[in-house]
Amino acid sequence: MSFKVNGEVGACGGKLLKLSHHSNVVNNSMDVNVYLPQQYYKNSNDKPIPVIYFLSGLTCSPQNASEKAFWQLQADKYGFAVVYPDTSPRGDHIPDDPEKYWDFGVGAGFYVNSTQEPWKKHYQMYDYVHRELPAQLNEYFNKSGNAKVDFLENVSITGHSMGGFGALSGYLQNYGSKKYKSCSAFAPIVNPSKVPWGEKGFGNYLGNDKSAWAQYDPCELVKKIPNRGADRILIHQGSNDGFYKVQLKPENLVEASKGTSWEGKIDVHIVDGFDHSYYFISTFVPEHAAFHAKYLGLAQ
Ligand SMILES: N[C@@H](CCC(=O)N[C@@H](CSC=O)C(=O)NCC(=O)O)C(=O)O
Repeated sequence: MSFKVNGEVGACGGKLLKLSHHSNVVNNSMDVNVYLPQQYYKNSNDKPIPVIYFLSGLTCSPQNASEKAFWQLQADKYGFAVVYPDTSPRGDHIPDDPEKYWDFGVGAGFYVNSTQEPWKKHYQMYDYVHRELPAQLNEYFNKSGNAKVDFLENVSITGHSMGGFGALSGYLQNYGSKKYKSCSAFAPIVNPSKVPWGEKGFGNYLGNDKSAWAQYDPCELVKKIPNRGADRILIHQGSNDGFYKVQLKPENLVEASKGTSWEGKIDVHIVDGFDHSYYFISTFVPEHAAFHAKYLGLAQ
């Protein structure tokens, strides 16, 4: 599998690579950005560099978070790489929201595998971000056989809004196989089955059978998947976020966890005065980086 390098930008002590590649699961070319920290270029690591996957929100391309979340400083501090996947396939041939609204279709793949026409040929974003992309990155970057970046095993996941949903859902669905060491989220959609963005996305991509929705909904997943004992999930939510009360509802996840092995292990911080933007995300990225660094063996 091969990646095309469309750009290589010096950032902090490392480099942001702007890549594209062919995805077999979404049947399309996909853009993805990868930040390789200073440790990669200094060859100073005896172990492969761990990876944090950042899943972006509605309307985003890989550029939004690369430019505005400021993960790079943290990546250099601890020594992890950051992967920024796209939020959907793109192109004139990709079916889009008939209403041409930004909360569904192109830029809004919701990180699920669609089962419905006309979406299912291309909107297979669950398999793309959790399976195919890591495997292709691993093959491409480690082809010499001497693995320098660990895209497959020592990895964590986070995301914003729709991407926060994608991170929580992917983490919990893969919890049994220990795919991700840790999960955090910024203003995530935690209960997509019960909010307008999720109802529209899931209804179109997954159809009307709500049991298909439940397999992705973090509020359903926490009831089914037992916590191993000490794992915690970190969430920040701005109090001035216009989407907080209608679309995001982080309290629903805390409520759903009550009486389960996740009770008391989902830390939702409502932070005063912050909105839904990348000003909010970038403020709390250092806290999320420190959280993941512990799970990835990069900090005490
Ligand atoms: N373009 C829309 C606003 C859409 C929006 O706020 N998108 C958020 C994610 S929302 C949940 O998934 C986002 O991250 N936007 C990109 C950015 O760089 O801020 C509008 O016009 O209102």
